[in-house]
Amino acid sequence: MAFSRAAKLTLAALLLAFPLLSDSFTAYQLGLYLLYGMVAQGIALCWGRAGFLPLGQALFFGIGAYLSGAALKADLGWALLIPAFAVACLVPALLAGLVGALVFNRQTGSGPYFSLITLALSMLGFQLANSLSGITGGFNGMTAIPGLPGIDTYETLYFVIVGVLVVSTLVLAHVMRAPFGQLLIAIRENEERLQFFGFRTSMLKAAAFGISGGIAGLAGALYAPHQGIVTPQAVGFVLSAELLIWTAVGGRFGLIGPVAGAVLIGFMAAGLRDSFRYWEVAVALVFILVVLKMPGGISGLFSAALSRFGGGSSTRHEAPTPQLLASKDQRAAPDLRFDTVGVSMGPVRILNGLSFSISRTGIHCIIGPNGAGKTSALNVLTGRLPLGAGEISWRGVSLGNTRPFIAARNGIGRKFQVPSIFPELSVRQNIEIALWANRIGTTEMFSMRPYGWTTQMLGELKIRFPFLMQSDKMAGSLSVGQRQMLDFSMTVLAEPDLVLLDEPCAGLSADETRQMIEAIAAIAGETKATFIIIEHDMQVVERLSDHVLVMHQGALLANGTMTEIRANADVARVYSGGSK
Ligand SMILES: Nc1ncnc2c1ncn2[C@@H]1O[C@H](COP(=O)(O)OP(=O)(O)OP(=O)(O)O)[C@@H](O)[C@H]1O
Repeated sequence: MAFSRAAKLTLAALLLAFPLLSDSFTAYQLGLYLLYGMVAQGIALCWGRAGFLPLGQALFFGIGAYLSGAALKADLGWALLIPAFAVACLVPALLAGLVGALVFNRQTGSGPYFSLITLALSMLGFQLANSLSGITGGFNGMTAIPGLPGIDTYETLYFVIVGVLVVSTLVLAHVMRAPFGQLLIAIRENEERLQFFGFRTSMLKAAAFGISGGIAGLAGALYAPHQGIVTPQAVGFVLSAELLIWTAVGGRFGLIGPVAGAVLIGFMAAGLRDSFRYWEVAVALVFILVVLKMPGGISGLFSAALSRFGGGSSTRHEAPTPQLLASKDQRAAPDLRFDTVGVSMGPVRILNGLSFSISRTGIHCIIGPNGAGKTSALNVLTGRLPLGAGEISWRGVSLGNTRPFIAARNGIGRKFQVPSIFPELSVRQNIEIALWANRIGTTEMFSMRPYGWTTQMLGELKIRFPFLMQSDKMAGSLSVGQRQMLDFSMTVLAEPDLVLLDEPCAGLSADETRQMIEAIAAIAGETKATFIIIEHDMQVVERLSDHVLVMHQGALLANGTMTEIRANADVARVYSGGSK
């Protein structure tokens, strides 16, 4: 959620002045809710920003709490306590990052698989905390944890918590504003498209989860001296579920909302607990109401601009050259080979011994009747369909059973039949992501500089497709034709060496089709990339193709120039409804 700078400073000032405006016990309570709010901010990074739901976040909070509790009980003094706190933050961060990497690498989607594993881990953590009584104190918990040296738990610890919250909020705000945060939204919006730009999305999600685990560990590290006791409940499912509720109610799309949710429900529960027997029912009802009626939570009510953030560097500079898995010489020589490729889905044979090779740049059109296997050929080339038999190689590299991000890193770019963009991001943000493809490094993902990247081709595309200059327009509000053009522009802006376009003129008006044909011809001429275009419209094929491949029933029927194809009797028979 977009709060103004003045509103944020006022909030920080109010938090600091709170003990003066209230009594020290209420400030002490608020300190606890702020710690929970920190954990909820991490959940918002994963859930609201990247779209995957961690169900067991208390695990990382509890680990941080136990580690810091043990360090405090060992009476280490500040010199050793600070590294111990760093460990209490790093261990949960690494554990979360590792879990994320393992789970997301196996299962690309962000669905229930990941959520259920995090839930199971939290339950496992609860069992371990109960049974490892020699370390954790078991069911009774780790007790008699002293406060931070020289800091009074009821008077001054509150200010430490506010300071840590402000710093962690600033760090998270930077992470969200930086390209990394924009890529997380892109994952939420269209993860597969991002992979076709060469991003290993499983690692981006694992990194986000790692950051959220570290923040939870840090909050846990302060929870131990704040409470003086850490019980298995601190790692358990009940707290994990409460953290989710606070995040949802406060607002999962920003950083202030989750803290507000934790504080509001925390005080509400504290007030109702003694006077109203069914207070948990009240909290559950609020949660249901928010989920059904206010997806942006309470903070979402104050601003509709949930996804407007960051970016927009005013100084433009040339984007670096894409870093592909190929040498300069290899990049200059296209060499695509399909050798008796077979793909089946159950009893359905989709590709049936497809063989062809392309070793010249230029525009190669694939034509064929519906269901011939044209899209499937591109799918198996880019790792979207599993290779059943045969061999596929690109510049000598075997691409059998590849993954989309690896195909992209090998210089293969793809535009889908149905335009595939990031609808909740603006036109500018969509273009930025395409410009980052194969160019942005890990450290650059956390700097603002890549927002200023531009290329000569972008300038040309803006002249050809003027709507690209409406940079703040949401991509989801573009017409079908404009989406096709945006998708095409994004594909070529990544500067792949092999450009795969699946029916780029589908859904375009006659005028738009002309614009698209001219753009493809111009870009193909300038970039020296190899274009493979699937097309049904013979006028488009006639205008663009240097070479035509005809597919029928999952195999190659013919190939040659358009004139040769027109004269081919087999092709004529297939197109007139017969079979070869
Ligand atoms: N994942 C899949 N599972 C099952 N069948 C599939 C799958 N993908 C494609 N097919 C089937 O394989 C055949 C070829 O489909 P494909 O989309 O490649 O054809 P196409 O030549 O691109 O057709 P069109 O021109 O209509 O887009 C179709 O019968 C399709 O239903």
